[in-house]
Amino acid sequence: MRNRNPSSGRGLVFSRSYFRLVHCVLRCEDSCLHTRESAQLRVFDLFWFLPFLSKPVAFFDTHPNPGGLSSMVSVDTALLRAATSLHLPMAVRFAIQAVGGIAILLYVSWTLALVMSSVFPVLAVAAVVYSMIVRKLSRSYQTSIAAANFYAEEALSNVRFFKSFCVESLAQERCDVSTGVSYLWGKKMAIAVGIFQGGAEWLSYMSIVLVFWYGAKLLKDGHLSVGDLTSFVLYAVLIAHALGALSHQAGDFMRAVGGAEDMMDIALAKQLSSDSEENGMATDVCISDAEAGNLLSDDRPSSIASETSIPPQIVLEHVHFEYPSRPNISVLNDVSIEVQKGEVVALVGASGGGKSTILHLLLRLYNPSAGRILFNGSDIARMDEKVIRSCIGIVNQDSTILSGTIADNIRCASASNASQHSAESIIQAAKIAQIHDFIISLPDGYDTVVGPRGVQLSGGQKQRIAIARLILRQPEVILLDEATSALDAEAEHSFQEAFAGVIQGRTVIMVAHRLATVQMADRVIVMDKGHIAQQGTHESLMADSSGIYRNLVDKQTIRQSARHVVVAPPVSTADVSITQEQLHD
Ligand SMILES: Nc1ncnc2c1ncn2[C@@H]1O[C@H](COP(=O)(O)OP(=O)(O)OP(=O)(O)O)[C@@H](O)[C@H]1O
Repeated sequence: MRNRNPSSGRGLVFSRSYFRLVHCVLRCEDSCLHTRESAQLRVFDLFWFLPFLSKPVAFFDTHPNPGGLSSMVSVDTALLRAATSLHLPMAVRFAIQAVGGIAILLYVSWTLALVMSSVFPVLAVAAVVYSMIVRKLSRSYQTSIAAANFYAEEALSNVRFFKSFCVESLAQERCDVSTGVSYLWGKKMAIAVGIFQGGAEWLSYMSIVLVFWYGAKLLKDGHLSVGDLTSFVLYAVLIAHALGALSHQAGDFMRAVGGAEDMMDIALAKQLSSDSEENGMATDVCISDAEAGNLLSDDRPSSIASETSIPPQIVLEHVHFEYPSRPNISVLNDVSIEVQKGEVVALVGASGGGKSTILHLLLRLYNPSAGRILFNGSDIARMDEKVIRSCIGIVNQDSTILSGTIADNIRCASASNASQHSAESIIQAAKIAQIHDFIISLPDGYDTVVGPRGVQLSGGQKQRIAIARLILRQPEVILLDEATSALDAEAEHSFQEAFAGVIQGRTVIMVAHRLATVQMADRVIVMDKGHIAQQGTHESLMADSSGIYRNLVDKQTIRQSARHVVVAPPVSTADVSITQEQLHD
């Protein structure tokens, strides 16, 4: 046992070095914090968000809480950022403080230091148990927060619906339930955190009590001087403080890691789940350069001319399909379709018959469970999905509109060269889509902000903007999913005349319920419960008096005529629409 002379000044020298070390760590941390955080922000945004975007559509279909994903990205990213930029450096700082302090204590009096350290194993075991518990609790807590955020977001973004039906209480109830669940998890976590951190601090300060007790004994026996005991107690207080703070930071770090575990699982998961690899397919482009050139023309004219590169022939060969979220329900059953280069094909039939699903498969949002889809003879399952998608333009049923201006929305579908589109080409596309007059009637014209999901536009205006977007993109393949369903009959008729020039020489597949749209097609395919019931030209299908198509048109014509007798003057057959209920009849 070492008996230190207080006048030797060794304790003082150690104190200075020790405090200098701590000071350096603190300064380094402060000066680096800003730069480090901004760098981490960028890394996090890229690292965490991109893996989500690269997930196949099936991932979102089958995720247990798809609505909570956006909340997960924002909340969990913030948690991880705090864990690595705040809690981890602080924990390292306090650990250095504690280790440095203990080293000095060992030098001053190793027996007293050992007595003081006797509480450390208990603290370590408690920390391990706590970290296991808090990780689980934090994961559940974050999941419940994501659900609560989702319901709040849903209520706020559908405020018109809840108000129209006077069911604000329903929105309130859903939010209350989800926030109630997160409150319960939060409470459990607060209790765990409180017990551990309170206990850890108590143990740390108990070690000082032990120092006083054993130090007094050593002093009395003459093994320790008053000076050494005094400096020992000072260090012991510092170490106790460092250990208490370390337990706080370690706890917060584990909580953050636990809370972000769901997101880390997704982000770090091997990209096996990407479209191609999921199906054991090559990600490289397996079509020849010539074929790729046909599919992806880089040298597209800058104006909206009708000239295009050669459109592909599209073949579906005995295609079977079930959605990943409902693997036991067959949606497409042995579907074989051949669409020639430049042909316009309409898909009609009852709701839920699988028409939109065919478009999803052509875009490779999903892969067929059996059968093949060929573009110019090449199996698209062996092609890079980006190559396929880049030659396709689609207008969906919901006419997706992003926040931003009208011009942004028209040019956004050509991400790689969006900035290259001249104002003239955007205006020309808008004119063909017959939305130009409306746009220039607005005070800000093409710079008009449309609000989230285009809430400041009518359904028809959204559809026309989506069509202008497609026109600007100039794809070789055009997919239309009830693209003009929100237009009135007269507007649709005049639009079709203008649009006829755009689809000229492109391969077009359109899902249509309106007869006016169907009549634009060279060929009509009638879908019924996931298989092809009939196909042919409008005239040939009408000639089959017992066929589904003739039946649909007859029923529609009779019903429409009956309606006209009562409410309106007759209109041409071209303006008659096949409604969902009629198709079901
Ligand atoms: N993501 C999905 N997950 C599971 N099932 C789906 C999904 N999307 C569609 N379905 C189901 O697949 C079937 C075919 O849907 P699809 O949208 O292709 O029909 P549709 O013929 O286009 O109908 P509509 O004319 O009403 O648009 C439907 O029974 C539908 O419920």
